[in-house]
Amino acid sequence: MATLLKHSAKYALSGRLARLGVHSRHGGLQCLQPRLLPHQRSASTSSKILVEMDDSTGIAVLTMKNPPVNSLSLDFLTEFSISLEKLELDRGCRGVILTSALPKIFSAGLDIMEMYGKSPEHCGEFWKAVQEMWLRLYGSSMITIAAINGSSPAGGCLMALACDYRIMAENPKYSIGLNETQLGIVAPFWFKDTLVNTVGNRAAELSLQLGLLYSAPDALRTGLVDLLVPEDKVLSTASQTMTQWLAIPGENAIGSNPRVSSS
Ligand SMILES: CCCCC/C=C\C/C=C\CCC/C=C/C(=O)SCCNC(=O)CCNC(=O)[C@H](O)C(C)(C)COP(=O)(O)OP(=O)(O)OC[C@H]1O[C@@H](n2cnc3c(N)ncnc32)[C@H](O)[C@@H]1OP(=O)(O)O
Repeated sequence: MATLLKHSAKYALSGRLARLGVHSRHGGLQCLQPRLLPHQRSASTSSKILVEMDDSTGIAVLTMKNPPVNSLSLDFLTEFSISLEKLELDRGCRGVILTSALPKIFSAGLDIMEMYGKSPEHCGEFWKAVQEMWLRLYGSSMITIAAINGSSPAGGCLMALACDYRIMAENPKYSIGLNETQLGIVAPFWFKDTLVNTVGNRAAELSLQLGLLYSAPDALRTGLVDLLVPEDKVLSTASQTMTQWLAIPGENAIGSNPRVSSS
């Protein structure tokens, strides 16, 4: 269902993404190298996002660098969506690893200052940017892996949930979850749907109603993340996992998902 929704988002909700989806980027078996060789790398950077592309593997690492906590401000979200759109347009790019440059934090979620004392126009623009981020990530035709190297509450958790696979640092101090209820807000339905599609109905009900933030081990038990690894192995494991996913021929890494074929 998650993948079905990904495709719905891609084909129904965004015309530009729908056009992009016509082209398969998952064709053919390839022997991919997990390590980036200097001469095969290209990097582009905006003030809040670093994108490093390895042309030999088709894997890009998108690193969030918006200190102090990678909060999702309007500027950040705009840069994020532009960066992802550029990768989507790059037919050589087949997989994106999303991670953080900041110690201890993946993303603190929506920037609280964007929602306080702002004009209705600004709030509308901000909210649209939040939705655009989710649509681009969840509807991406690339394989997306979240390399969660720190805490990730609320909107930060949504970002990770919108990826195909989640690898988290096994540091018990890090937490992740859609904890909006604890903040006095109700998580929007598409936050809820993204969570349900990942952990199932009952776990999502408990998680949302109680506004649970899970430690890394609890996040693994609940299915909120797929794998825990030592902190210094998060990125290399993401790279190896991506290589495995990209070795699946055709679009089968997406299309053979049992949740799709049973729908
Ligand atoms: C009017 C609405 C607009 C339209 C929208 C319409 C509808 C919206 C309806 C619903 C929206 C629901 C969806 C909401 C999703 C969200 O994501 S809401 C945001 C939730 N996030 C949080 O509450 C995170 C709070 N932060 C923390 O838990 C911690 O800061 C931490 C991320 C775990 C990091 O802890 P630590 O390392 O100890 O760092 P500090 O707490 O000291 O923080 C450092 C500085 O960073 C600032 N900060 C933290 N989080 C945010 C944030 N989310 N936005 C902006 N700024 C943040 C913090 O204030 C510190 O700043 P100073 O150093 O004090 O200046």
